[in-house]
Amino acid sequence: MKLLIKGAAILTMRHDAPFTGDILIDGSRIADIQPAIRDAGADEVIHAEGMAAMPGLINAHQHTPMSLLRGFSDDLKLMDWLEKKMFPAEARMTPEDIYWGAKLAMAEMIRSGTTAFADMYIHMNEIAAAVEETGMRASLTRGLVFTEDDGGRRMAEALDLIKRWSGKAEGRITTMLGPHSPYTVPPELWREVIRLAEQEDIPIHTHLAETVEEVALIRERYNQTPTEYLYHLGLFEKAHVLLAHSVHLNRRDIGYLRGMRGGAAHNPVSNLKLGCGIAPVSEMTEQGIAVGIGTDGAGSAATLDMFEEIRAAAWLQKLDYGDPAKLPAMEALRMATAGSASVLGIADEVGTLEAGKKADLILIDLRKPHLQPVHNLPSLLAYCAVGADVDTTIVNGRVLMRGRRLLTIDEDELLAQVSKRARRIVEGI
Ligand SMILES: N[C@@H](CCSC[C@H]1O[C@@H](n2cnc3c(=O)[nH]cnc32)[C@H](O)[C@@H]1O)C(=O)O
Ligand SMILES: [Zn+2]
Repeated sequence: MKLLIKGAAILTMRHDAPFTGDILIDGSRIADIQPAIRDAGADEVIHAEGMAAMPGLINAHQHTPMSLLRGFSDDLKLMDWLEKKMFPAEARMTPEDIYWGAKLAMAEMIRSGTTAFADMYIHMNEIAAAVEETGMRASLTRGLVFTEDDGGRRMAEALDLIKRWSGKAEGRITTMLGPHSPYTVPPELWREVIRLAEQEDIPIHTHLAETVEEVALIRERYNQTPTEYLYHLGLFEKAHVLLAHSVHLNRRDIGYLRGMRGGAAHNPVSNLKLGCGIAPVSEMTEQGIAVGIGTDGAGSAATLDMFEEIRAAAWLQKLDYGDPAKLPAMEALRMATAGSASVLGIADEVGTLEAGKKADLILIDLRKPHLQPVHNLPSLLAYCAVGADVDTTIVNGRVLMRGRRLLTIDEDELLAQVSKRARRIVEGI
């Protein structure tokens, strides 16, 4: 199957300058990108004049089924929100709830131009099945909270996910191990997970230094910063690591991360909304540490719109430094694409538009008052566009949304399932 996209304003993210041209997709990969591709023998042509083409956005940190908990308990401190609201609600979720919650998140992501995401949650078989059906790309992790002895059940589920789903769904699914955080996993279990990750070469997805309360707690328990603590456990030396949040890192902490495989997933809207702080993303990138962008679950963030997240990331750095030159448009867009791809460990395959890479890309309709005139395409995409401007979403060469119509998800059925289930889950909490 050959698909030809014609006449788009293309931002490859490999080069800074956009150009008008064509993209030829052959099967799951980009076959060619040129100002004009002639006689490609395409089975299908998308006329994209007036649209921008860019790599699909990659949401580097998510808890997809938490979309069922959107708006249920806002304006609380993180620890209260987690322990009093989220954990009890999660304990009530059935595998079917998880499936529909994950699908709700995927519908929203496809609609707002996200093509891949990193997910940490429970009942991962159901999430994997939803990924297989919706056609998205995902890095899946069974979150491991070890606050009680569960006889090894969580760990067994984590390993089962990896064995069963790694490389599946035409290679769209990858997996990681998910020790939840420095404060929910005791040191002996951290050591066990790190040993396993090193032995089997499995990446690790965790939360790091999200709040000042976490920093105080780890100081009290281990007399270290959260980053120092994980560093001394050998984490950054022994595994590829995805570090969600990474807000409270001092200069020494950043030094511990230098040379790490993986990187940080910046979640600016969630950090703003929970009042957590501003992650030192400019300092991390200056030290050569990869930084991607994520939304976190819709329970703590509000939406899964990565365009809002890109904007928030840029604005926070400018505000933090009192300098509008910090995190310019192109760098913010790169963070949400190639940066996230590095953090997920899939940068060889996605994150830029290049011949030979997987065809994960989006078309954004620029023929709108808030996206005209086109003086500077990166500026428009980083500072003016919203998810609803995405016209077409393509993953692995397959069109998942065209003309804002979802092609792999029955939205009527989805919304009916969601409202019924969401009400039951939160009743009385
Ligand atoms: N509680 C589960 C395992 C954890 S899955 C991942 C967890 O991350 C939680 N989570 C979501 N957002 C955040 C955040 O911003 N910081 C810390 N944890 C979060 C989420 O509520 C979920 O419980 C069990 O009993 O096995
Ligand atoms: Zn999270």
